[in-house]
Amino acid sequence: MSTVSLQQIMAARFRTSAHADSQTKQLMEVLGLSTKAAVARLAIGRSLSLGALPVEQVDAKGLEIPASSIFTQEDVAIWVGLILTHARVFGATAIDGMDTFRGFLRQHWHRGASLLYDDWKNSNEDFDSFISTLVKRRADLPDRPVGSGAAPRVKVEETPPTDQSNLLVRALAEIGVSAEVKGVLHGPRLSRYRVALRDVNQLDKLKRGLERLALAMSLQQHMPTLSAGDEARIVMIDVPRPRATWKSAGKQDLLDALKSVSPNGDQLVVCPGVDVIGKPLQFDLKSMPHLLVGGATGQGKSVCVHALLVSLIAKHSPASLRLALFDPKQVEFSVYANSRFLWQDKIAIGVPACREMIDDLVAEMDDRYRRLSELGVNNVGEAAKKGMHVPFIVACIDELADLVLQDRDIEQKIVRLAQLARAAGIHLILATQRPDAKTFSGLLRSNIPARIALTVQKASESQIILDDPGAEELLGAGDMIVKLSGTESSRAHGYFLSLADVESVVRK
Ligand SMILES: Nc1ncnc2c1ncn2[C@@H]1O[C@H](COP(=O)(O)OP(=O)(O)OP(=O)(O)O)[C@@H](O)[C@H]1O
Repeated sequence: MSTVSLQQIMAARFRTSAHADSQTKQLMEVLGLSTKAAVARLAIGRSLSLGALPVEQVDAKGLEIPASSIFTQEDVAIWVGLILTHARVFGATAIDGMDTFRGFLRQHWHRGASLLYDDWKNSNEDFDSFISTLVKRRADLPDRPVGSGAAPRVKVEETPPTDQSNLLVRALAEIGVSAEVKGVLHGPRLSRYRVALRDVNQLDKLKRGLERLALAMSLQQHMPTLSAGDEARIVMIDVPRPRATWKSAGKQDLLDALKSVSPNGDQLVVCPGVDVIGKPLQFDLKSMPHLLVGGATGQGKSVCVHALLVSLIAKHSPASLRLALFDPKQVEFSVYANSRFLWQDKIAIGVPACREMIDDLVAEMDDRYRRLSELGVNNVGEAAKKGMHVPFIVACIDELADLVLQDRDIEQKIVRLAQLARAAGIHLILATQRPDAKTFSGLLRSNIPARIALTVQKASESQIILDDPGAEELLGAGDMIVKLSGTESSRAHGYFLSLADVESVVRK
């Protein structure tokens, strides 16, 4: 840190992530604080009391605030000392300049805001109990001696889920539905109650009353969902639980889910997550044949895309699969740099490079079509029987909007790929954080039948992604609705992969 002085830090401005920015604003209101900086100090302090920062990408899309409102001349040296010491004890990289300092501060703010927000939720949004949680918490100070071994993982305390059957029955009675709970199954984020209705004629009342049911159960803005049961008069009610009780499926769960899939097969099996009761969800991208992943910023789209790509890499070799990665925002795919799976051995970074790679992909498709017709076959599967072996190409575009809004010509080429590329063994995964008719036009929509929606802000955005509302009521953090052609849509929770997890599979 020798190259940066306290004066430079005080003259700088800092940003947190978009996600932490919105949590900071909410915490400001809750705590009656007048500046974001006051929450930032609490959040950074909260994070500094814990061990290693998670290896995750934290964007810098929050609003910028000056250092002079976070720190004062009197305490800046203490804060900087704490941040440097934390980085020295737990950081994988050293703080060697202003950029890395900014990165560490951003990550502490991001993690701390999220933990404070969880504290608020776990205090049932009650001001007094929230404050007493903050006051009473014993700092979980790092117990690792300076300079020893690998960074410890942050211990996430999981609260076991509680059975809310009695509350549910009372809440049902309040909306005029008389019922009995026959069983409960706690999934990763929701608890599934098997409920017997005394009178089937009350089903419509229950369907109409879900919002009031949420209110009666104090679920805040999160809605329970209803599905058909396995017997007469039985319905399933999935009730969202507080975040402290969630269990995330991770890399090992993803790899376990893929165990039944044969390697280098004639399939492109991808696993986005687990369903409401924790069962792995998987599908063959080859038969979809293209997929859109949409959701508001910070809701888990990138993590989801990584899970899809990791699924593919785990079951293929570079001889059977190549990834054409398009990164117009220049941030998302660096972990795949130098991977043997890259199509053309590079990632297309920035709009001009993406434009060029789209052209190359269209040329590759046309070339494959020419070779198919020479062999007198219709697709690469049949061609393989006649000795023409080509790898699948999965083209993944990180931010569709950044490409199509820049250049309508690119959109036409993507549409052409979506219409024709399947037979040539080329499949698309398109991601967008701006689900609207301008970026995901009717023509493109009709050719991208598989959809994954992460949390969005408005029902109209859910409608664009899924052709249905619902994604506006998801829980964030990788919560998703998966809609595949010809099947009912299903709720799932994404695998939570760190960049280190992704890297360990990519480097195989
Ligand atoms: N499956 C998951 N389980 C738990 N938390 C998750 C999961 N997926 C994402 N998150 C949380 O949400 C944060 C944002 O995820 P991610 O970076 O994938 O969002 P994004 O939608 O791609 O954001 P952006 O559009 O800004 O790039 C992560 O840092 C993590 O804290």
